[in-house]
Amino acid sequence: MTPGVRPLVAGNWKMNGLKASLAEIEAMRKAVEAGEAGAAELAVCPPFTLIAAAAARLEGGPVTFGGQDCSPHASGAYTGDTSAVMLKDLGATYAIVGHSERRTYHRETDADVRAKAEAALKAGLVAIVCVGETRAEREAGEAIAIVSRQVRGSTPPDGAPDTVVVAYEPVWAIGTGLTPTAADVAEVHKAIRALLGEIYGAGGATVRILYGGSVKPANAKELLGIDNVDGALVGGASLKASDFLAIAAAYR
Ligand SMILES: O=C(CO)COP(=O)(O)O
Repeated sequence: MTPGVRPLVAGNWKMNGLKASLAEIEAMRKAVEAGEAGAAELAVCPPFTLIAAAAARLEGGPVTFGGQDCSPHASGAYTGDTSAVMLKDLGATYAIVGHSERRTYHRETDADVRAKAEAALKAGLVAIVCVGETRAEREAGEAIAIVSRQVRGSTPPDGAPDTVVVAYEPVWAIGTGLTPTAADVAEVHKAIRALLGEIYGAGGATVRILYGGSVKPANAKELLGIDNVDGALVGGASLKASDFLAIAAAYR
């Protein structure tokens, strides 16, 4: 936790969720409105097909939402892409950019991710910039170097503390049930904090740095209590309101 920073627990549904899943989003809103969710901000990032319907269910309430990616362009002939402007038009707060699944399966580079983050900011969204090392990189002792390169290369230099979130997601911890030790998380988050100070000056002290990778109700309290961990980016456990809320309860 970082003093003075409101934590963010964000759910990344990835390519999961059909219309019936909107009931989970309604349940999240109800629980937060009933004061059952604790102090953190809750955000949900459903697949693009559900965002408009999710927006209608979340309108005027305390649960925020976003997209899992955005185009670096505002509009135009980019078949299949979705722009940050379009997300903003639906009332979104966030765009996740540079998730490792996009870096891997869509070969997104740091420069691509930065262009998307800049488009998000320009549209008035907050960019959640994802970084994280692979297992081989960690075993080679390169985790800090890789994450530092990604933070330097992917964050928008014109960002401000409230328009950028960094999510540290070790690739080997995503969907595997494995998590780094608390000491390893603390080391990486401390390094990211120092870099954010270099990039954003004093404002870097209050940029939210999330941890992601196999966050579950059972490990949330330990992971979210680590210095410089200001919330979580949750995959699988964000699909069910009960699990997601149990994770957010770490901040009660
Ligand atoms: O990639 C993630 C969130 O963006 C983490 O996914 P899991 O929580 O399913 O490990």
